[in-house]
Amino acid sequence: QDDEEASLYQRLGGLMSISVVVSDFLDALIPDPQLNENPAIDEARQRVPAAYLKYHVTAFVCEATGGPCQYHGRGMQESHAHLNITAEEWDRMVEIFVGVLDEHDVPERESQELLELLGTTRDDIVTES
Ligand code: HEM
Repeated sequence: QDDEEASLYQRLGGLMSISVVVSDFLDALIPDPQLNENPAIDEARQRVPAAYLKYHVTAFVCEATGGPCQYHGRGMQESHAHLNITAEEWDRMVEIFVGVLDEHDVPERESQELLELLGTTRDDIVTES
């Protein structure tokens, strides 16, 4: 229907695009030296398989953007509390995310909406000031 807005999920190109962007995002995030200065993050990234994180984050983004997936992982607070993530580490993560969106030529409007969505999880994830 012309008068029905396409969901963010649809405008991003669906699961095929989202899974690739998430995969590239985690490939850049996981080895990042600045984030791994935090010993709790470094411990977790060595213990938790990248494929597992890619699966869960893809399902999370798919559902949150209006796609057909159902996220069955743990809540954001529960899965990040032990990582002691600081505001600076959050900002570094956003910087990496924006870089990946740019690489994939995600349009301005869709990038903004994704960043807003990301922002809604910040209070649950950042625990150190
Ligand atoms: C600086 C920011 C972030 C860092 C360093 C980070 C790192 C991690 C790490 C290391 C884990 C595995 C934890 C463990 O099992 O011990 C994890 C889990 C997870 N993260 Fe993040 N994360 C960040 C932000 C985010 C954001 C913004 C989202 C989603 C919008 C997200 C989604 C997830 C999901 C879905 C899981 C899996 C939950 C589960 O195991 O059930 N993360 N993250």
